[in-house]
Amino acid sequence: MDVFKSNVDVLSKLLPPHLLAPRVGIVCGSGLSTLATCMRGIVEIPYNDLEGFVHSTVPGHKSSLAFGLIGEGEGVPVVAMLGRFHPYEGHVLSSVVYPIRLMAHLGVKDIIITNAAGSLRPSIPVGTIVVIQDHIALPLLTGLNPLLGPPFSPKHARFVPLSDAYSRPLRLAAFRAAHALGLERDALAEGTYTWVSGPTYETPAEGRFLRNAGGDVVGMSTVPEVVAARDEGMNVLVLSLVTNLVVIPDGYRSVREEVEAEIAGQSIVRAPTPTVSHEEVLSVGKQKADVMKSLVAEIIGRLPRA
Ligand SMILES: O=P(O)(O)O[C@@H]1C[C@H](O)[C@@H](CO)O1
Ligand SMILES: Nc1nc2[nH]cnc2c(=O)[nH]1
Repeated sequence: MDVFKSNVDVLSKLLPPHLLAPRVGIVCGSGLSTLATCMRGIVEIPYNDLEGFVHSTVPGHKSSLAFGLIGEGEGVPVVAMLGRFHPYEGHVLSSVVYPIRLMAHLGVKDIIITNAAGSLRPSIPVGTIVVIQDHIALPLLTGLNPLLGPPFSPKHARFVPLSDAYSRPLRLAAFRAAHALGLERDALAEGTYTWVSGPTYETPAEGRFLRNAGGDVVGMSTVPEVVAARDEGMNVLVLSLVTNLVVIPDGYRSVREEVEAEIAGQSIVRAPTPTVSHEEVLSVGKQKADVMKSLVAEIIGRLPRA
């Protein structure tokens, strides 16, 4: 299609032939751009040099595509997005998913999408890598869907099922890879990703709502990419790194009680409600980058070679 032609021309000039047709795609989440260092013979191309690419404005996201090889022998050609686009940055959904469509056009069959996420459950602590098996996407259900409008091309479907969006073979590969690497059982969990638009983090009531709805982790990205990848027929694996616990106290602290205690001459000392910050998110990303990197490399090394 025309929307890819100028980028294919640019890439053909900059990449050696063996990297021009990547088989696997990676999307690096917040603080996880170093994932791509598991590739060898890397060629990095800034988004500025590519048409249709916007700029990532979020700290912890670079703005380039990296091409390289992973695995023994000839290796598997891989393309990684070092930095993604979020709707909350003001980008339209067609821009958010354009790189995924370009990956499909170049030949990517399997895509590993990573993100930083908040945990909705104390049983999924900070540092856990959650293999996503399903999602709940309020924005998709209420009209923020990258497939709104005419199908991307006459070859694309009008209606796209998502009941099997998260590839079972790739999820199995993730757990097999973790075992092969000797990771502890608790290092990985399985769960449902809830997508919110952000950029606000959840209120306690929203956290409870998402947990009660069946969510395990919550984040501000990934789902539009999953939808586009499924529209393109790719096999999708999503790995969420838990960077913080979503603040969900059991109930609201009663300020009436506090005032009544004050009047009765008693004092109640209460700790302030904790808050989440992007710095915290990035710092956990940094601490866990090596484990994520080994896991992604091991999964890709285990994929059947075409
Ligand atoms: O791009 P991801 O989903 O990894 O980044 C998460 C969601 C927000 O962009 C940011 C919030 O700290 O981290
Ligand atoms: N919505 C949301 N996104 C996140 N990304 C990383 N942590 C969080 C979180 O707590 N909430």
